[in-house]
Amino acid sequence: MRSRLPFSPSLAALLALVLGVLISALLFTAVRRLEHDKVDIDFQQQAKVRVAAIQNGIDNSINVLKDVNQLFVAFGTVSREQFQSFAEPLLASNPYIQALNFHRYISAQERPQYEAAMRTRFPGFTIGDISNGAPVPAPHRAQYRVVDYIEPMEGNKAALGIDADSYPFQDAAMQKSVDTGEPSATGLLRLTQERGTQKGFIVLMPVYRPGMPLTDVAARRLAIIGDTAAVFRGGDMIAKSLSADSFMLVSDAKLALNISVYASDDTLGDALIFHQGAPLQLIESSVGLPKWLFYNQPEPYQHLFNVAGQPWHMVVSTPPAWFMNEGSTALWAFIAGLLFSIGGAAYLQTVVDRSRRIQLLVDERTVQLRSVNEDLSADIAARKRTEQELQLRERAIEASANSIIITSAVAPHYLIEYVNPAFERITGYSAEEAIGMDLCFLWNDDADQPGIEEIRATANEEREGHAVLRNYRKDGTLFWSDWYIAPVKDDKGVVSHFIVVQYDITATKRYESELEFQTNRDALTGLANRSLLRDRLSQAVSYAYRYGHPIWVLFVDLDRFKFVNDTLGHQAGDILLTAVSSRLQAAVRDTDTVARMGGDEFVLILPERTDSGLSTHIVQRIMEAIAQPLTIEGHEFFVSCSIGVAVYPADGDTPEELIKHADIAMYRAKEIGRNNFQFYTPAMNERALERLHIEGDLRNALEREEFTLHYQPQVDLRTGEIVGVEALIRWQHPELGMVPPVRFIGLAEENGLIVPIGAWVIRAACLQNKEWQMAGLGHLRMAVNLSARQFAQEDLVESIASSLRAADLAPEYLEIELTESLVMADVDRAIGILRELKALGVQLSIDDFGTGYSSLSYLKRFPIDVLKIDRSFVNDITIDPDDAAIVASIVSLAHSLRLQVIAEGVETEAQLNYLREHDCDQIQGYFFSRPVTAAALTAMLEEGKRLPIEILTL
Ligand SMILES: Nc1nc2c(ncn2[C@@H]2O[C@@H]3COP(=O)(O)O[C@H]4[C@@H](O)[C@H](n5cnc6c(=O)[nH]c(N)nc65)O[C@@H]4COP(=O)(O)O[C@H]3[C@H]2O)c(=O)[nH]1
Repeated sequence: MRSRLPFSPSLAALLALVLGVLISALLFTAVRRLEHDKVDIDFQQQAKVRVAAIQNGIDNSINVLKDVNQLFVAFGTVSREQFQSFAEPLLASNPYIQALNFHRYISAQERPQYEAAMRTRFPGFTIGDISNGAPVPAPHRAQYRVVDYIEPMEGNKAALGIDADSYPFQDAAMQKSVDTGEPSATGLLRLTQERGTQKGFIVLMPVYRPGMPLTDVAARRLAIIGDTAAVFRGGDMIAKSLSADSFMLVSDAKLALNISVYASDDTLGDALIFHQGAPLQLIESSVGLPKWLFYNQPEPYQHLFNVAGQPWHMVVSTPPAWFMNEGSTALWAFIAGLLFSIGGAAYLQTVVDRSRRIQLLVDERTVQLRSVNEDLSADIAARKRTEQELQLRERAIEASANSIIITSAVAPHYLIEYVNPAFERITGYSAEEAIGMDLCFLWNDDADQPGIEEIRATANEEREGHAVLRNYRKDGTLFWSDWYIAPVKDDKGVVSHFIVVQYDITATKRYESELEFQTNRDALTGLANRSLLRDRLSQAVSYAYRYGHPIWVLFVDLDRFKFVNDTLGHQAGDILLTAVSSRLQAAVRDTDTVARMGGDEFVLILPERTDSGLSTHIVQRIMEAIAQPLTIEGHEFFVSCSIGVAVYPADGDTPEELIKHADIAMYRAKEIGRNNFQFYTPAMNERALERLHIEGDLRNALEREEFTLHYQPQVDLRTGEIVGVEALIRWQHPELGMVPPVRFIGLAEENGLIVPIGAWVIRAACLQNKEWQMAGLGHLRMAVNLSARQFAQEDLVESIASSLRAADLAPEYLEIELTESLVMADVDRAIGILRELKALGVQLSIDDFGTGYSSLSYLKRFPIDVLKIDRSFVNDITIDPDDAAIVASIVSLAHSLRLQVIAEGVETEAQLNYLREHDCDQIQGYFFSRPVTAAALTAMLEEGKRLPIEILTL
């Protein structure tokens, strides 16, 4: 809605109004000035007319006087009648003259005669004076200037016979006139004939005796006989002068003039001779405005003029008149200007209002336009955005790595209308080939997929759906894809199309199966891992429980696997494990489970068979399969295994329990000698528990000083004497009694306690050896076992050196025994440590030598002194020709390397003999002595125990 403007005067209108008022005022002023100037000019003109009239009257009068005087000059003697007849017409034409006189000088002598003569005409005549304005007989004086003739007589008769000199001013005027010969006026005086209040004056002109010279003042004074005079009643004379001019009368009608005439050069009241009109009234200007603005009053006209030698002053003024009296032109001009200004301002206001309204309208329209423009811009931007979004979506669809299909929503075929480049890339079908096809073409003949039903249902029900499908490329190869199908609605909400996004999940499927494999399978052998084993065993237990069948769980651990692994490296170990796995699988049925627990441990689940029951033959067969010779990197190995068997339900009814019990049984099998099997018995469990118990106590054993050392002598086969001892640790357990090292060394290795325990052994062995030396029992070589953990110890050399220092034992009496597998694990590092030890001065020996044949080649690199042939070889040298050959070749090789050879575990004389025959240097074993306490060995040394000489000489 258009807003209505509130009235607010515009600046332009206000300015116009103010300007208009100012111009009107100026106009008024100008007109007033003109009016006033006109009045002034009129006034001046009229004033001048009056001055001229008065001047004219006076001039005329003086001329009349001069004419009368000329009469006397011309005739010399003028009779009264002549005078009368001459004056009469003159007076008629100059009414402003009161009288024309002839004054005659009469001496005192002539007076009586004169008076007498005059009385003839004028009875009672006497020369008189004016006293207090009234005639009185003149006193005697030498000369009289008597008013002799006077015309007209009427009205003036009172002055006849008066001595003119008795009038004031007469003397001076007369004297001046006599001296100059010119008319001379008196000052104002009261005329004798005056009956009113008017003042009069007299103009005198001398009459000289005819014929007398008048060349200078003296001559003139001598020639004087009288004078002619014109008598004026001042007011009448001026009034008549003024009224004689007709023009003046016309002008009078316009202006009221105040006329004052002064017989003086100033304007004193005494000199006022004539006044007409109101007294002079000058108005003051008000509020700083000039008075002429509102009043017509020209400045009074002043005129100074000369009347027969007397200065006269005339002032003409006019009373102030309100300007409207003269006319309203200025006012009308002002009003017209004002009206014009108001009109102009109003017009301007209207124009301004209009332009404001227009501006307002323009602003409103601009705002509307802007808003429309913004809407339009927003609309365009939105369209552009939509367009860009559409383009983006199109490009996104085109660029999508996933296959996208758009099909028609028309059943039953839902023909393809669009496929993106990814579809072409993935399927091998071009867009031209795919468009117009039924979606089914991607499934080939593989229509028996649950996902296809879901896709069909999705399309029929026009809803979103998802399915995993097997698809086939143009070349027939399979690929898996995840289908997401969604209906696309048109503007009316009707489903017009379907969009199908296919995620190629072939790789994911592959990963899944790989993951599944990794999760459940052993990476090396492909056998079931622990987790799958547990599942399978659970299933087997459930099944067995349901049908009342037993299950055998076999825990298989390879003997000497560590040796292979450590000597030949992990790769060889892996080959061995893979081979064993295959053999295990081959040894059982497909339905049986073979799992790898890690390392060289395997678990087999053997459910009862339907055709035949479970028997130890199966276990035997497994062991035989494993025991088959195996060639790795050109070396033939004989691998054996130890097997523990747990039976469901007798030995447990959970997978964990069964595996644990099989494991315990396997330990037992190992304990009683490798390469056999044991069935689990509850007693085994107790032993296992005992191991746990031992492990707990082992932590405190060192502190509690429960360890002790036993010493087994080493005997020289040439001399039969004890040349060294091997320190073997024993644990005096407070409850279990003497615990052999096989029961705790392994545990100490596992938990790291072997390091402080080993250090204690070295220290104690050194001290003991020193003690024997000090006791004079010979300088024996003290052999000490070093575990793998100790060997890995950073400060091993320093630790041994400190033990030697502590015992003050020469280093050559200490022998460090290292196992073959220990030094072979990292040959280079081992060589470094061995060299350091060698530098220390201790003896070095390789224990258990022979369990890894291939290590022979390294021997020459090791700075060792002694080789100890493993008991297992010695054990069978008399019955196994292979072992005998091995031992013989070890001795030979060692000697070729300048090493001494000690055979361990010599129990029989036959063994001894064989060794002696094959140049073995020393033996150690039960044949000569079991490991014994320090005291026992001391006694042995003291008594000089040795091999019987006959044995040595046989
Ligand atoms: N059947 C039979 N056995 C014989 C015969 N002669 C000696 N033996 C036994 O063979 C073992 C020799 O020690 P080993 O091979 O180093 O084998 C040792 C060694 O590896 C380890 N061991 C013992 N004491 C220590 C020790 O202080 N430190 C470390 N690291 N290991 C030790 O424990 C293993 C077993 O020690 P022991 O039970 O004392 O068993 C000893 C000894 O009693 C024999 O004629 N017949």
